[in-house]
Amino acid sequence: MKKIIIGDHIIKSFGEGDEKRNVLDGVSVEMNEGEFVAIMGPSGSGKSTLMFALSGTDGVNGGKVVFDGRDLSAVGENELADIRRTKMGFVFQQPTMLKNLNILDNIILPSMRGNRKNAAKITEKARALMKRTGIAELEKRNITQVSGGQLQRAGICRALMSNPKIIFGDEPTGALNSKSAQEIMDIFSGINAEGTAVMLVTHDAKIAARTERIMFMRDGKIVSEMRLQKFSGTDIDDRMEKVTAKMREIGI
Ligand SMILES: Nc1ncnc2c1ncn2[C@@H]1O[C@H](COP(=O)(O)OP(=O)(O)OP(=O)(O)O)[C@@H](O)[C@H]1O
Repeated sequence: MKKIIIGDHIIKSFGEGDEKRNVLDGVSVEMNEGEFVAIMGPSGSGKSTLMFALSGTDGVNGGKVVFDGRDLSAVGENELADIRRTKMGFVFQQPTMLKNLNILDNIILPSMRGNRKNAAKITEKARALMKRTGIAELEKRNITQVSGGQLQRAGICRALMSNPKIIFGDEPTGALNSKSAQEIMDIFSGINAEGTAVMLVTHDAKIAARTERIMFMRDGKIVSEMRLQKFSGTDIDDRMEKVTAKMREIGI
């Protein structure tokens, strides 16, 4: 199976002198193309920092990250920006969107930069994604006129516009109620079933239980890992129980 990400003994430190601390302390992680993984761990264990390192959002102080066959520390700034724009999609807890643009325009904005001649195609693609994520009728709404779950769907549409090889989600369901969160996970499951890799940072065992591999972090290290069968859509309670049992076992 081809690897989309290889993180090799990654070190990331913050602070200077006596204050210097390795927030990622020699983390090695691999992810296959099309895989669906979650990263769990206590607050401050380094989950977001790891995701930022693996996505080239932040540089590392030691070790290396190979993304889709390219060593991210060896590519120039422009190429890194290109890789991130064309091969990666990002979804955060709260999508950052412009208040003066409607939902559709927010979704298409990043794709339109330097690409206005393809405006019709870009808009058509955005509409198809909005339909697929259940927000087709909201295109003219302002971002303050939709629910948190609807806004997150728009964020996912925006992340999917470039047909990325991977979606990175940092607590993408963290601001949603349980029902909306599971609906967002239905969307991620659908995206993943079509071959896009998905990596999520989450505190929520019910979210992680829908992935196929969970990495558990503590103090800047991956301390354990568990694999699950592909989610069939029915056995969420059993899966969640397995995840929480594992968390108890490793003391997270
Ligand atoms: N830019 C920064 N400068 C200094 N310290 C930082 C910086 N970013 C993160 N840290 C520290 O690194 C540690 C790991 O942070 P990170 O955000 O990766 O944790 P996390 O596991 O994602 O936590 P949470 O679940 O609370 O989001 C924390 O102690 C945090 O304070």
